[in-house]
Amino acid sequence: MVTTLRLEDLGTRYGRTHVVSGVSTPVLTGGDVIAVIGPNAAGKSSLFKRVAGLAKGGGKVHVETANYSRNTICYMPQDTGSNAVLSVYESVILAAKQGSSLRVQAEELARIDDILAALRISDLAARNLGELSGGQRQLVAIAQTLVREPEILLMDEPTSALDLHRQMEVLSFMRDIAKRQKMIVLIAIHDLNHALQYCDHAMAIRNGRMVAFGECAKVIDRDLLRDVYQVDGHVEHNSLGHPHIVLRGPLTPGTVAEYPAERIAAQ
Ligand SMILES: Nc1ncnc2c1ncn2[C@@H]1O[C@H](COP(=O)(O)OP(=O)(O)OP(=O)(O)O)[C@@H](O)[C@H]1O
Repeated sequence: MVTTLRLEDLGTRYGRTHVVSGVSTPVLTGGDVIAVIGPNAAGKSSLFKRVAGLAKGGGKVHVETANYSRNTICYMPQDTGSNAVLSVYESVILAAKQGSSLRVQAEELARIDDILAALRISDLAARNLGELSGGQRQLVAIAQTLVREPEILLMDEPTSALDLHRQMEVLSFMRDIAKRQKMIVLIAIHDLNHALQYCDHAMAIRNGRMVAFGECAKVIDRDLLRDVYQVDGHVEHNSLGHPHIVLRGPLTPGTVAEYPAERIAAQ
């Protein structure tokens, strides 16, 4: 059975301030990679926390899966705190064993080795977490999330600390693994060109509301750049035939029209 996810009228708040409201999606299916885009403070992380059950709020998260467990939905936070006392390998084993017996099977070690190798961080296995660079820590956090074998993975800016080569490598790896393991992967991401290149769908959030959902190339356009990101730009096809954003500059805040209501209604 292929896992599905559907959000219905989802919301969350901090105190009395609603930071996410009325987010509803079509049915998302295993294998789908969805870019969750929008400006700073739009509500992307808060939405992820609500979906993962880490924040309370209205609405429903509908999940269909053959085997619901505590690892069905995994959230990889933006700031991955690290326990400096552990080695990389120990921290990944602990992540894999979350909520289950601490006895480690040979096949689990093999799986951990495979994931470290795929992320090209096997050489870090014996190093202490406290002595890693920011990018290395981010790669370890990705490994810690993947060893739990989630069916629905919510990744909060997973490539923000990585160099260009690593960003592309990780996004391409996530895309492959989503397709192979029929995992639903939602990635909060600020690089819209990477969203266009690696994601199937895009969900645009502004002021806590979903203002667009659809194929990346349909959602990420001049209107979205202007009304959601407040920048002047458009999408061209580059020499490789891929859609690519060309930016002229930021627009003056307050001069921008609302994102067209008919587009929101059409989602
Ligand atoms: N723990 C908290 N207590 C109170 N307000 C919070 C808390 N966490 C987030 N917020 C507020 O909720 C709103 C949405 O924040 P959120 O982190 O979800 O945005 P985001 O889209 O992920 O932003 P960014 O792209 O900057 O990471 C912001 O106004 C933020 O200040």
